[in-house]
Amino acid sequence: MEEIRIEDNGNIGTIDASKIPRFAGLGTYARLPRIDQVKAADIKVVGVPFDAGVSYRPGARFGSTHIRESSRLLRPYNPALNVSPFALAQVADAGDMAVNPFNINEAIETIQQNALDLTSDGSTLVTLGGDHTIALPLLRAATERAGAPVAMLHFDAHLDTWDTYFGAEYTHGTPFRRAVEEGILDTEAICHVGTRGPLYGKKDLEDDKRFGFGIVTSSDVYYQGVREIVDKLRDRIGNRPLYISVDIDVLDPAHAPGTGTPEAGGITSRELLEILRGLRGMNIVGADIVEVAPAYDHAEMTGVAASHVAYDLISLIADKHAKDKESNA
Ligand SMILES: N=C(N)NCCCC(=O)O
Ligand SMILES: [Zn+2]
Ligand SMILES: [Zn+2]
Repeated sequence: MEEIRIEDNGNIGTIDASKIPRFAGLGTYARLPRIDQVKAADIKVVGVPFDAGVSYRPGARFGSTHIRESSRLLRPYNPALNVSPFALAQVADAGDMAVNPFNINEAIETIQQNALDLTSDGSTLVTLGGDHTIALPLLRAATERAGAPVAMLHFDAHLDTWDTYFGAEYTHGTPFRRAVEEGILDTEAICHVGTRGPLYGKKDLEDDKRFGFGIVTSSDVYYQGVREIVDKLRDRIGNRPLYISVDIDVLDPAHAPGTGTPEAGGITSRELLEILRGLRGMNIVGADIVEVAPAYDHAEMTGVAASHVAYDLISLIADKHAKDKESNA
């Protein structure tokens, strides 16, 4: 079947939903072109179907496919930011990384190498997980490309700065402790957002603080509101190269039931999207959306939330890309 696509500003966009029903055909993210269908891409969406690092419910290996399937209804214009992301930048779907499901260390190496290969042309990655283990190799690659440790905003119910599980160092609860130990984060500018739920002990918070993390809890979002929080985050991070990691369990299970370690009392998808939109103009060098586990999802609720998070992140990156291009011209 021929793919009839929207082309805008010289960029190849989504399949035209007024010509080909959005529920027809093979699914890429937002029905964007595959990487081999474009000459070059400014932003690449890539899947990492890996969940060998989980401590509770498995299934995030199916997350990338589920987010793509849940992204068929996305449209080309983002009114919240007044941008048409797929016209401002060439966005393409780079498919999934082929990652060893039986060997975590090898998987981490593969993800890091694939992320470096995909960004060798200067493009920016938006990665669909997978469990949170994958953030470590993605951060390593982002730091290597940025040429310096990156700032990070980490949206999550959990700190993910624990040390080990059953003696294992590389798990979905430990990526950011490893990242600090490896010196790949700019510890002047790292913050968790949406944190909540029971911990193993007070020491978890003491360790986390010692590593340099700021914390905006889920309750802070409720009591302080989105605007105040956005101001604080922007102040803390400024124009540093910024990596954004979104664990979908940052959302309340009412908004995102399809995840492996759900915690009550989370933020809403509206709050998450509004905080992200508040980051407009910041120097985002990479992003991931992880921990979508479709087996526990209903009616694509979690998939839709994740696909919209990716859409707003792509909108921010595309907007910045277009402005940088304009000011360099
Ligand atoms: N990264 C996510 N989603 N969860 C970490 C939970 C670690 C634990 O079982 O304590
Ligand atoms: Zn989490
Ligand atoms: Zn996490």
